[in-house]
Amino acid sequence: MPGTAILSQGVGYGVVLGIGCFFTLLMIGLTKLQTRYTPMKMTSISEFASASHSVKPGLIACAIVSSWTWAATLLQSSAMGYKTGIYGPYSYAAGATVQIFLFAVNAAKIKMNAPKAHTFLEVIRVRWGTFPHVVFIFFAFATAFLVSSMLITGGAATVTDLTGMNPYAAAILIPIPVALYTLVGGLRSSLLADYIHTVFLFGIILLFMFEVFVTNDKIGSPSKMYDMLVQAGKDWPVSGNKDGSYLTFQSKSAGIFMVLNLIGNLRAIASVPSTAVKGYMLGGSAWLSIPLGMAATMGLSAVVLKYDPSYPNYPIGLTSAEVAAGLPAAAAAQTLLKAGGAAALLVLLFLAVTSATAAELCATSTVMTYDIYAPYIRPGASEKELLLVDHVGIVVWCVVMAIIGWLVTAATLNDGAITMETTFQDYPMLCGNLLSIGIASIIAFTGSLIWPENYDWVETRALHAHTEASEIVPESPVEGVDDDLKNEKGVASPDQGRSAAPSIEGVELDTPEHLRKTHRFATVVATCMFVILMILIPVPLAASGWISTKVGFTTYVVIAFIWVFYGAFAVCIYPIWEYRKSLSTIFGHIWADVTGKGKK
Ligand SMILES: NC(N)=O
Repeated sequence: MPGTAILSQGVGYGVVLGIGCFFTLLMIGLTKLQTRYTPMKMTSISEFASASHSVKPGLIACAIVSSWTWAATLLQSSAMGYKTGIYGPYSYAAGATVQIFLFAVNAAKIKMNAPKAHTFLEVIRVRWGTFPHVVFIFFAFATAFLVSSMLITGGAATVTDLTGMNPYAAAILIPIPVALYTLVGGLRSSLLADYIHTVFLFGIILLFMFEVFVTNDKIGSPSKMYDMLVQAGKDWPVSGNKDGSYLTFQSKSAGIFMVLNLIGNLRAIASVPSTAVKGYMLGGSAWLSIPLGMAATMGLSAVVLKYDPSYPNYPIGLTSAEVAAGLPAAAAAQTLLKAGGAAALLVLLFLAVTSATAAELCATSTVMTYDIYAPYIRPGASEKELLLVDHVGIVVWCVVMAIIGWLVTAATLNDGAITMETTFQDYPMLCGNLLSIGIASIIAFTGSLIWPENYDWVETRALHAHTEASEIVPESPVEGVDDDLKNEKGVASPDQGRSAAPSIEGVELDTPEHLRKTHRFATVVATCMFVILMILIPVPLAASGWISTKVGFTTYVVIAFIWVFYGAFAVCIYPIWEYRKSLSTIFGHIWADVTGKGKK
């Protein structure tokens, strides 16, 4: 799109291939370090696919934040801010956060009734048999297909928009380096890649926030942003907003979006099982800050910078198709910081796409291994064989992603009858989402009433119970390093990629009474979050037709800053604290090796 491609194609290829290659090399290095300095060996399927059940809540939260941050989280949230004003960032953030908490409830329930399941689908197979299992495998792959196509085409569109890189090349190349590093790294290294992604993510978002609200001479303060938003509401009033203002929560479009974001995301995250309640709570509260901080900064900046002659296509600005493609953030980044801003946004987006793509690769390969190969092709397959299938699964889904990316790019560029503009309108999206969740609920409730059962979950609780003993492989353990890993507060890792089935480990914590308490706690927190985020905050603000004052807007910006700092603390600083003993031991051994005092 003319006007936003201010970086060269070389930068596009450099980012697409360079970041992937950097992470592949990093994975190789980390895997070598892990093999030399920790008791965990990558030759174990359990270590490759589930990091030997020893990941702590902060790092799990980081993995959740990383895999739940897509291109859309940064671009569509900003587009909502651009289209609807201050309610847009909130509606995106709240709508997509609540279900992370709801999922913690699911997670606790799974821990009670199928604690060793690798995937949701396994529970369905044991509980309801082969036919429902096959049906849900179809649903799982259909969901993975949709998410993969969204990730690849969203990533490719952004790279193309900012650099002019060929969209087909971008769509085909994006998944390849990600598959490489996922193959090399296994889950523990992928978790570390998530950590690095997340540190950059928060760093770049904070850079944009400080630039817009503190230092940049085009805006530089909440007060100036407020004045410019007041003027923008007069020059370009928002249809469906109270008095056309950008400073109100009475916004039809943002309200509808919040509901459909809640429902739509509920289906997406439900494809990924987990039992790490604490990790989900921490991750959910931290994730909220990403779309809120990003969209309150870049979405609103994209509105007020329309007055600046260096804005793309000035004075016309962005077309509605460009807004639907998520370009307001790109327009704001380059108007604020020229090529540097565009480059920072490109890296930010690419990191988001990479980590979510890696999660998708892990998830689909685990389903192929545990829901197709192990039960139907080779029951009783050895651990080595399952590890190989898991690797092959990653390669297979990488190829599928590249093909989907290519086909969907072709369809989008050739004006298919079903267009982004028509399917992304408020009412078609709301209708689709309500129908899908409504019909599923009706079937589940009616079915349970017609055919009630007092199922005792004995079979699902027995799932994989025999594999318990082989999960940690302490070959030549290095003294001290496994202290943290065996700590009772450790959280079993995501079995199914970085967003799958983590669970609180430790004998004392796994008593039925504790599990019941955890489930109750998760239910209370999720209900409170739903009521606060979806009702108590937005409904009075919307119903009263409140239009923000300067003080109100400054408070909104300060809350966004505080939340982003909290998020950065929870998923960037806290994991370092959690692993301080292991890190200091590992660095001690490295230092001993470097200085020639280590074991040979
Ligand atoms: N992960 C989302 N919904 O941005």
